[in-house]
Parts: sequence; C-alpha cells; structure tokens
Amino acid sequence: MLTYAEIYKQTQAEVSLRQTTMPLEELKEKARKAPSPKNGAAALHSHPGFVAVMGEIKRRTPTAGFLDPIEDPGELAREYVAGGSVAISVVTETPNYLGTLDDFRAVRRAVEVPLLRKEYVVTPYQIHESRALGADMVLLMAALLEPIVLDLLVERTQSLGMEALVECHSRLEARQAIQAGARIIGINARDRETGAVDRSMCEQIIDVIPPDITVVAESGVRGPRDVFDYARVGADAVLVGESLVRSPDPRSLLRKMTSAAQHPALRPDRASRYRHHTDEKEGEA
Ligand SMILES: O=P(O)(O)OC[C@@H](O)[C@@H](O)c1c[nH]c2ccccc12
Repeated sequence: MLTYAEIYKQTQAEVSLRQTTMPLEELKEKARKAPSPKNGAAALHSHPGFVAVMGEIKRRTPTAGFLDPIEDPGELAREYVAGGSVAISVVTETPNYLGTLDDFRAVRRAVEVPLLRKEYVVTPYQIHESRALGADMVLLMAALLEPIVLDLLVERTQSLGMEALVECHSRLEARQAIQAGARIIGINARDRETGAVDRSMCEQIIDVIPPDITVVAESGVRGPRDVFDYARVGADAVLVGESLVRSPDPRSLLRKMTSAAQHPALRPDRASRYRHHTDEKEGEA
C-alpha cells in the first residue's frame, strides 16, 4: 500500500504532466462550457427515510488487485442505473486503479444521474478538470490534505456548482470536513495505508456529523446485509465498488441492495444522536 505522502507526490507529478497538454486557462474555458452540474446531494437523499446506493466503476484496487477489464464503462453505468444506483462514482485514477478520463467521458455520455469523479485530488487543477468532464461531485480525502488545503478545495468545488464528497476515517477528520463546509461526508471503512476494512467506522464517527449533512458509508459493502447494517447506523447512502464490479449480474445485486436499504425497520434519528453528542464533553480525537 502507498503512504499518503507517496500518493500526494505521485498525483502531483501526474497532474503536472496533464497540465503541459491542457493548460489551466483552457481547462477553465472548457469547464465554463460544460453542461450545468446536477445536484448530487439531493440524489443521495432521494429516498427520504431510506438509504441510497451509489455504484462505483473501477478496474483495479490496490488491495484486491485486478477486478475486471470493464471494456464498456458506459454499459456498466447503464446497468447500475437500471439496478437503482442514484449516482455513480467513476474512478479516473490510473496508476493504482487503471481508470481513465475517457472512462468518465463514456459514463457521462451513457447516463443522466449525478457523477462523482474519483481520484486523489490535490490541486485546484483537478477540480476544474472534473467540471470540464461534466462531473457533479468530486472526492476529497481529509487524510491526504492539510486542513487549509481541504478548505480551499471544498470552496473551489462548490464555487463551480459541484459538491465535494469529503472522505474521512476518524472523528477528527469528520470535524475537519464539517469545518471545511462539506455538505457530503464519506466515511471510509478501509484504511488506505493497511487496506484493512473496519465496518464499525461509520457508527464510530456518524454522531459528530450534523443531520443536514449527507453521510455516505464507503468500502467493503459485500451485499444487502452490509447495506442494511449501514442504514441502521444512520448512513444516507452507501458507496459500492468491488462487489458490483466483480458480480456477474450487477443489476440484480444492486436491486437486492436497494431493497435492503428500504427496510421499514431502518433510519435511526440522527438529529437526536447529534444533539446527544454535542451535549457531551468533547475530548476525543
Ligand atoms: O470497492 P469498495 O470496497 O466497495 O470501495 C469503494 C470505495 O470506497 C473505494 O473505491 C474508495 C474510497 N476512497 C477512494 C479514493 C480513491 C479511489 C478509490 C476510493
């Protein structure tokens, strides 16, 4: 597994290379001409009282290795939408995930749902690039960014009419995301440096997040049972990659997940958990 410092350096090098063929000014012009952004936060909230599922398209992961060639990402995206995916995450990161900007373009042409552009975003260049590609949401990782850089990138994303999905792994990172003005917070169960999945992460973190912020539980969702468990702890949406990409029938797996997400026994009262949390003395990390 790469360390965050290595990821940061690798990404900066990749981005500088792209910048030589597409200068920032040109990119900004393209971004201005792109179709207006769709409301990603609203899509993730589109099943009031229930949990939304967002499928992810990627060929490889650092932990699992190669998953699938995905020759036609647009076709896979249509399957996801047919299965009930309310938004789609498209990984464009190349060295570790074998994603490309062309994958994103293909998915953009194929479906109308809001799209999350996923790679290691470290500079404003990538935000403008995301908008030029037609992205509606951009992933920002709190662990990768200094708080001041996180603030700046959230602000840049929102000023272009998109939403930042700020990913965190701890209560401290969740607070940084809130501080930065994120309206969507992802809680990632996978530790990026060790690859280990801890599905209790969402439950450990969620009460520091005000109920008007959309919470997305990320990583390690194997099937309907995991979706149900995340719904029970109060997630608004779940992000599912590997298990869908590996599935011989992603559409029906998604159907099973979306029906688990609509179980009537679900939806705890996040507002009262949050109030309870803010009444407590704060000392923990
Ligand atoms: O494939 P999974 O275990 O369902 O996980 C999806 C998603 O959380 C993961 O791909 C991810 C989370 N944060 C990222 C940052 C960059 C690239 C990928 C990711």
